[in-house]
Amino acid sequence: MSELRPLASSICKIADQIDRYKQSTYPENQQWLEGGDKGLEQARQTLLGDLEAMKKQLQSPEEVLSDILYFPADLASLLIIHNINLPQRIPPSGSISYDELVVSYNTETGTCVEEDPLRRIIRYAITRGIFREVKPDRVAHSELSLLLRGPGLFDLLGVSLQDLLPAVLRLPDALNSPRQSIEPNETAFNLAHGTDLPLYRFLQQHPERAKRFGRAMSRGHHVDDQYLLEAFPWAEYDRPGMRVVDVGGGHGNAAVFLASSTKHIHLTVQDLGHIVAAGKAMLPQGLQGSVDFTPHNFFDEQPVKYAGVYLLARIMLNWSDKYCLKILRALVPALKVGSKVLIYEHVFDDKADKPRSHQEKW
Ligand SMILES: C[S@@+](CC[C@H](N)C(=O)[O-])C[C@H]1O[C@@H](n2cnc3c(N)ncnc32)[C@H](O)[C@@H]1O
Repeated sequence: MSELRPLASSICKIADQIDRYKQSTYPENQQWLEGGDKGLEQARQTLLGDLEAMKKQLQSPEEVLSDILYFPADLASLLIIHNINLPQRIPPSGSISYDELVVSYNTETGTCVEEDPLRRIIRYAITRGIFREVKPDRVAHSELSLLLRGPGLFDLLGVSLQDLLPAVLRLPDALNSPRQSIEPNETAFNLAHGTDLPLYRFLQQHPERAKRFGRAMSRGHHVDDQYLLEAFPWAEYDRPGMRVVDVGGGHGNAAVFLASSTKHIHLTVQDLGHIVAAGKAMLPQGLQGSVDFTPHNFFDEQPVKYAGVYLLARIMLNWSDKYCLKILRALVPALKVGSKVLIYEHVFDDKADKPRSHQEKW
């Protein structure tokens, strides 16, 4: 029996519900829905799940695999887009010809990139929704490419391509190494970047990369922070005098979000010195009274005693068990009865029995 029709009617029902919500709540030209109220978000996730299920029933196994296996083509066009900083070269509104693009790039960099391969690379990106061709020879921004024009997502692209991808390519070597090390300076990242320093110490030696990494992490996490808010009963802790320590809190992204979503909670963000300095400089006005920044190495004893909550958000993922234990042990002298240690991480189910939707994966 076909399972398409029940899926199709579920899709239509939810689509109607979302349309009604959009008409009543959203500005006319706003297409995206992410970040709406809880009911809408649930409907959106169900619809995305149904659409994935529908797609799976319609695609042949070969088609599914092709989608996955052609990733080098995506990667190639993203690499070029990043290398020549294409999003910045296209006006935010209006368009530019391929010819003008190439001339301005070559003049600025002293290179001799040719128009034809560049045009083909951009046209490939257009098939993925990045950029638009407005006339046969003129390119303009799409909704997606416009996002890459600002900081944050362009930084995330840079981190993915220049910091992480080289490490991913050396992962087989790291896995095949006879030493099978669990040390943070004997990883695929170290092989790829020719350094003996662990990732975060390496970044510390490369301040521009460290800043880019910080901006990329802040932008990449904004969706997750909503889950952080829902995953813990913050309301019960939202009382005068409540202190939350955000251990390894980066630029204070999660802390700023929590401080803006609660009334009384005071947050202390701890991280390496250069990171907290950057976070402090970025703290939005009006939150100075609720968020402070202190340098602290999380392998050293926790200096803030008897806080209500010690938050470890996306920290453990960087360390082997040996070091995760060290991080936890360093907290012990600071704990009082009732202190919570909140570990917030992306985790896989024990059972990977079926493909997951985006929300389920993260
Ligand atoms: C993946 S980021 C997570 C940042 C933040 N908690 C969040 O969720 O956005 C890991 C953080 O750990 C910090 N870190 C790495 N080693 C550290 C150490 N020894 N002591 C304190 N922070 C450290 C890094 O600087 C970085 O900000």
